[in-house]
Amino acid sequence: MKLVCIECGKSISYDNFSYYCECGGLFDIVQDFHNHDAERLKRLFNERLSERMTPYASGVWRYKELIFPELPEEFIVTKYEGNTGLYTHQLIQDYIGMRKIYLKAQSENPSGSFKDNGMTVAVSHGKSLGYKKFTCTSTGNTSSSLAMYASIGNSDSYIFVPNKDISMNKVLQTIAYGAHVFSIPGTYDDGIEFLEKYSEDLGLYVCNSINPFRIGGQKSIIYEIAQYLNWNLPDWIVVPGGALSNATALGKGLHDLFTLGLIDKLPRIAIIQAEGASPFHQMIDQKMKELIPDGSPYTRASALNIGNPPSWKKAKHALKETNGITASVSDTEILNAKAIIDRSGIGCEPASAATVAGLRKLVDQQKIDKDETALCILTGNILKDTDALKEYHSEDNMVATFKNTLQATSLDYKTIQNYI
Ligand SMILES: N[C@@H](CCOP(=O)(O)O)C(=O)O
Repeated sequence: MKLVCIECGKSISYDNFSYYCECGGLFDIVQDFHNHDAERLKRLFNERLSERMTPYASGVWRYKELIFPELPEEFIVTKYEGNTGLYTHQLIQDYIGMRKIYLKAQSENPSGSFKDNGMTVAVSHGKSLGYKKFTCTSTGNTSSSLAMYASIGNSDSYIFVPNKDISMNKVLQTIAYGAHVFSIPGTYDDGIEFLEKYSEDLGLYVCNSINPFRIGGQKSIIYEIAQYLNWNLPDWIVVPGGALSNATALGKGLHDLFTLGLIDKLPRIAIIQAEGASPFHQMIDQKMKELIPDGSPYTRASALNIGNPPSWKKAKHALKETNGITASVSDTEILNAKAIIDRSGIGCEPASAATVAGLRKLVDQQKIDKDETALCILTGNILKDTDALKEYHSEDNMVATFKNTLQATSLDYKTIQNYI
């Protein structure tokens, strides 16, 4: 395993760590899979499904050979992340108008979001290098995930969150796990700029998606989906696009599976952005060579409030390699799709619902055929943003006067029986 700059190709050892090369390009992990045998790996990964309370019970470390084989086990900080549900539901298939749709509920991770898949690897790597102080900037999911792993690993986390347009639940979760939280004027983009400049001087190990080990861990999402589906993936993998770590990681994971012969065809990736924060979609749609940052991104799906995603070049590579496409959806489309996902019993936070809203749009526009198969990644838990629930379901913001609730004038058997 080595780190290779995506711009100039310079390579460095994985234990001589930095995120950016001197030339300004991001580092990417490059692995040599030549000595692996696909059938042996399948057997090994299947055997590990019965592990309990060992690192290999984790839905990330189950695939250690493909993620970080060099890491000594003693450094692994795990909460048995991954192992999340894969669902189909008629309500969602009808809403989108396709026959077969899977939903991968990354929201079922220990901190309630997909970030845990990458965070366990980033924190473990940081610890193996001797770091005790970890950092990130975040709209709330990365921060709660990092705060949780830092505390489980007896380390400290220093976290930068925008002082507006984020979910209070996520900030409270982060504080409760024991992080040192800085509320900053500005967005995720300003936080990243600060960390790029000062993290090294401050002795902080950065756990955002500029860290290739975060991305390395997130590849496990697609490994797990492939294993659950007996190594036959759907035609489309649909991801929300904010910082673009999912597109980057799942694209890399697909590349690994295909190179290793674990799958025999590459699904196409569809990246869905919120209209108010869609610089990547605009670049692809308008066939521009470079991404033009959006200085004031805003969407109600607060996890997607990112105007300058640092990994856009990696995500563009993943899109190219999988012959992928992009789309953008309005906040109304996102919140309506979320209501259907919630109603199905699966549930998610607003940003996750961009996938279902986007897939519906792409089917309507006949860019995706209704007879193809697709999988949407649901990134965060329904309780990550309870204000969004209140805004959608509440009549007048008063407790117990929600739309679609029955107002019982009296709590006696006959009154209630009339409703049932
Ligand atoms: N929505 C994200 C934004 C941070 O992205 P990252 O992938 O760079 O950590 C969050 O939860 O903060």
